[in-house]
Amino acid sequence: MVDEHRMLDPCDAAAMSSHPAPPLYLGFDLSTQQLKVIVVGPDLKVVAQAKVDFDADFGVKYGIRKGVHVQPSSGEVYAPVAMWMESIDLVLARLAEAMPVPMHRIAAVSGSGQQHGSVYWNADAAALLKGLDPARSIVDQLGAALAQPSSPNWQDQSTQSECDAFDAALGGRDKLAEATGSGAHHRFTGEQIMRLKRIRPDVYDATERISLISSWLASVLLGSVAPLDVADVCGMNLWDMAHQRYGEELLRLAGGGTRQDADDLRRKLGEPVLDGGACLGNVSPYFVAKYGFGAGCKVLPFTGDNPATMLALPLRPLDAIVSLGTSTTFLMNTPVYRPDGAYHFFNHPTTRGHYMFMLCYKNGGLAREKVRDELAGPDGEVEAGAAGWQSFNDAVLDTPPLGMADAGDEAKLGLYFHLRETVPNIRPGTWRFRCHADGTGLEEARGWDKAMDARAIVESQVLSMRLRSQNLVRPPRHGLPAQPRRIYLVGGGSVNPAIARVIGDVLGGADGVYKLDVGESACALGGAYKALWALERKDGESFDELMAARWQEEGSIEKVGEGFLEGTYQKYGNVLPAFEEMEKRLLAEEKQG
Ligand SMILES: Nc1ncnc2c1ncn2[C@@H]1O[C@H](COP(=O)(O)OP(=O)(O)O)[C@@H](O)[C@H]1O
Ligand SMILES: O=C(CO)[C@@H](O)[C@H](O)COP(=O)(O)O
Repeated sequence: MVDEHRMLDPCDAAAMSSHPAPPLYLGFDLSTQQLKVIVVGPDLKVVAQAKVDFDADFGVKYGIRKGVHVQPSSGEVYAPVAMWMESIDLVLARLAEAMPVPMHRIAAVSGSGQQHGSVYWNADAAALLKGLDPARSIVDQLGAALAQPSSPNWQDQSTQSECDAFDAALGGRDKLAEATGSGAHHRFTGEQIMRLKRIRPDVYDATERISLISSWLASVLLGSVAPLDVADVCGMNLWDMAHQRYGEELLRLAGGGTRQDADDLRRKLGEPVLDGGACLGNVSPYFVAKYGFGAGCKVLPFTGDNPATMLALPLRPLDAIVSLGTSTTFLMNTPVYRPDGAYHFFNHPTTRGHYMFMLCYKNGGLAREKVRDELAGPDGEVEAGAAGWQSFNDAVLDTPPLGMADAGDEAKLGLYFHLRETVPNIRPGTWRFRCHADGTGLEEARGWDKAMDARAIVESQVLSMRLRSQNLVRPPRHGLPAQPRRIYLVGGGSVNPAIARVIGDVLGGADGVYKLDVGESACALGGAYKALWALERKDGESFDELMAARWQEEGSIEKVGEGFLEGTYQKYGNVLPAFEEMEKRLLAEEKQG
C-alpha cells in the first residue's frame, strides 16, 4: 500500500492543497453510553461512521448498565477504562469495514470525551503507550498502565465534602464561579482528585499522570500522554479563567494542602495546550500497522463532548444547542463571561475570547426513559425501550401546554429526578405542583394522569433552561420577546419530534428548531471538523470563518419545528416565577430536614 502521507507534513496547508486525493478527517466521541467515530471530507460531508454501544457490546463482560457502574451507598458512579480500550479496537475495526476509501486518506484525528471523568496512569504508562504491539490488543497492553482501573463518571455524587471545601476555598461559591467559570460540582475533576487522594492515597501516589477522558483517548492514539485541552480543562474547578492558568490555591486544595502538593498535582496534570488546533504529533505506529492509518496522520487535541458539539455547526451568538444525550445540556457560544454558581462558562474550544455557556442536567435522557417506561402502550402493556417512545410522544402531543385545556385550568409543573440533580442541587424524587395561569397560588398537587408526566418532565427540563438562560438572550427581532434565534437539537433524543415541539413551545427560537442530520453523532462530527480546521486553516482563519465558508445547510440540518409561538411562549413565561418558587421550596425543605 502506498503511504501518501509519509512524505508530507499534513499540518502544512500548502502541502495539503497539492495532495492528489482530498484528505479526510476523523472525529471520535467517547460519551457515556457509546464510542462513536465519523469521517468527513474537506467539503464537511460525512464519508463513513461506526460506533460501539457499551451495553450492547460489553454489558455482560463488564457488568455495566448504561455505560457505568453505580454504587448507591457511596454515590459513586464510574466506568471501566478497560472497556473503553476494547472499544477503541472494535470501533476502528468497524470503521475500516465501513470506509469506502483507504484509511490512509485520513490526514488528522481529533474528537471528544464525556466531560470531567479522569483516568489515572501509573509510572509504566509512557513506555507502554509508546511500545504498543499491533499483534496484540490495546486492552492486553494498556491495562497495566493504569494506577486505577476505573474512571469516575460525570454522574458521580460522592464528593459533597470536597464540594464544600472548593466552594469555601476562595471565599464563597460565587468567588469560585468567578475564578473558574463554575461553582463546585460533584462531578468536577478537582473535587474527584481531592477525594481520591483522601480515600485512596496509595492510588494517588502511584499516579504518574492524570488525563481527562478526552485527553486519555488522544493519548492512546498518540502513543504518549497528551495534554489537556483549552476547553475541557475548565471542567475541573482548577483553571483560573482570568489568567488562563491553574489556580495555585485550588491545586493546593485538591492536591493535599501544601505548596509541594500543588506542584505535584500540576506535574501530574501537565500544562494544557491552549491552541485547539495545535498538532500534537503523528498517530501511534500501532494504528498504522493495524488499521492502515498513514504514518503522518496527525493527532490534534481532543476536547469535551459539549465543547465539541458546538463545533458541529456554525453557531452564531443568540443560537442555542440543546443536547439530548444521557445528560441534557443547553449550550451557547458567547463572548460574554458572566459566571454564576448555577451554571458553567468554559473556554471555547477553538476561539480565544469566546466562551461556551452550559447548563448540564444529570436527569436528562435516563429520567425521560423512566417516565416513558411507566406509560402503557396502545395495547395496554407497558413498553420499555424504543417501542415505548411512541406512547411517550403521543402523551406529550395530546396534552396541552402545562396541562391547561380550558380557560381557568390550573398549570401543572413537575420535577422528575431519579438522581440528585445539579441544576439545582435537589435530592432524588418526583414532585407535582399546580398554580394559576398567572403563576400565583403555587401548591403541591395530589397527583395526575401518567400521560401528564410525559409532557411535564420535558416542560420542566426546558423551563429550567429558559429560567437560567434569560440573561443571555435578547429579542432577535423588533417586536419579539427575548429568546434564542435558532435552536439546534443534537444527541440521541434529537430524533424525537414531540420533545422538539415542547422545546420550541417553552424556549421559543424565533428562526425555528432544527436537528442535525447526524445529530446523534454531533460531538464526533465536531471533533472531525476541528481536525479539518486545524490542518486547513489559513493564517489566522478562525474555526467559524472556515465553517461559514464551507457549510451548507442542505444535507446538514433539518427544520423540525417552528419554534416561537405567540401566546404559548407567554403562557410558559407567566409560570416561570412559580417554577423557580417550586425549586426554592424543595431546596429549603432539604436544608430544614
Ligand atoms: N426516539 C428517541 N426519543 C427520545 N430519546 C431517545 C430516542 N432514541 C434515543 N434516545 C435517548 O438518547 C440517549 C442516548 O443519547 P446519546 O447522545 O447517544 O448518548 P451519550 O452521548 O450520552 O452516550 C438514550 O439514553 C435515550 O434516552
Ligand atoms: O457532565 C457533563 C457536562 O458537564 C455531561 O454532559 C457529560 O459531558 C456527559 O455527556 P453525555 O454522555 O450525556 O453526552
